[in-house]
Amino acid sequence: MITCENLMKIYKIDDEMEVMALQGLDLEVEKGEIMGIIGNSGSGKSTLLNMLGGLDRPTAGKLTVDGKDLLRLSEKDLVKYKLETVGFIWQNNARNLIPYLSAVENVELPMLLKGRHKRERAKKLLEMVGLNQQMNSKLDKLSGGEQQRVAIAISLANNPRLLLADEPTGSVDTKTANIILDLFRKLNRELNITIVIVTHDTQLIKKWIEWFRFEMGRHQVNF
Ligand SMILES: Nc1ncnc2c1ncn2[C@@H]1O[C@H](COP(=O)(O)OP(=O)(O)OP(=O)(O)O)[C@@H](O)[C@H]1O
Repeated sequence: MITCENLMKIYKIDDEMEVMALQGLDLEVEKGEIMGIIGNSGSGKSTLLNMLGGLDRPTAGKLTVDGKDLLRLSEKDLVKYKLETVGFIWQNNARNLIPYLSAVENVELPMLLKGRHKRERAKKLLEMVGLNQQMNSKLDKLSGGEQQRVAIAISLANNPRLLLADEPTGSVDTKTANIILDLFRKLNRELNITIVIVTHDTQLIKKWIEWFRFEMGRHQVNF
């Protein structure tokens, strides 16, 4: 699904200053795999996700995702790629949701913008993330973990083949973090979505190790 070879990202701050955020990264992620990337603050995790999601371009190297060469895609094709291939989940998604709309209206919104009325699909996605009871609740009445699950439902709206999660459990308690992780595993299994999660959360890492022990034969979980 993903091949990075000697991937580099240099941010130019001004005429004299630049930051080398990715320094020749090699990475392979198979289709249907869950890849966990762990690293210190400032080690380039978010930069990598931004490259994988087509939000920013690498400076040099090779990056192909789902057969597409992301260094060479035209701007138009990059927009298409972002809409059709990837879904994003951030640490604090609540700020991207609309507090005075219900959960189901929030999930429906991105699909309406594409000119398709998709209330039924929005409901199905909320069922999938376990929010059957909260569909009609206003966003600001939901807990942080439930809001995060609404964001995950939205990220699935366009049937992405790749889900990119940047510290997805960073702003929730351990119990909610476990629910969110179990949800990722369910999405991976049932929809065969490839998932890349970046974190420095040690609880999350412990959970990955549990998965690894139980599912060694089925999934490849990388550390
Ligand atoms: N838009 C930018 N312009 C300039 N420098 C940047 C930019 N984005 C990131 N950087 C720098 O690139 C390096 C990697 O940052 P990045 O955010 O990818 O790290 P990270 O591993 O995700 O960190 P954290 O865990 O703290 O979120 C850092 O030194 C950061 O200051």
